[in-house]
Amino acid sequence: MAEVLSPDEVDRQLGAGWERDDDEIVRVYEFDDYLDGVAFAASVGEVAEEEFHHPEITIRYEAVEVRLTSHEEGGITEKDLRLADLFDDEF
Ligand SMILES: C[C@H](O)[C@H](O)[C@H]1CNC2=NC(N)=NC(=O)C2=N1
Repeated sequence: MAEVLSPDEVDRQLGAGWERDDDEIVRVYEFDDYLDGVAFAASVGEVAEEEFHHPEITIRYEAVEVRLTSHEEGGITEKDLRLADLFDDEF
């Protein structure tokens, strides 16, 4: 089981556009077109299923919010940081 990272460690490793929110990391991706956001959310879902580590995805008009935490571990782990990088590659 991955270890829960300290807030400072998370902040040190967070990629651009990501923020720590309590025991989650979050990024809001913005789009010019609603359906581009829908397609992005689907690609995030594909990556999550491949990695078997699943975010909370909220699709809004021209924006998609992605939240990650490691439920089993009860906090933010390297798995969340790695998935964040993989999701950024889809953007
Ligand atoms: C049984 C448990 O739900 C699974 O092992 C996986 C599924 N996807 C998951 N996703 C996330 N974000 N955290 C988990 O702990 C997790 N666990």
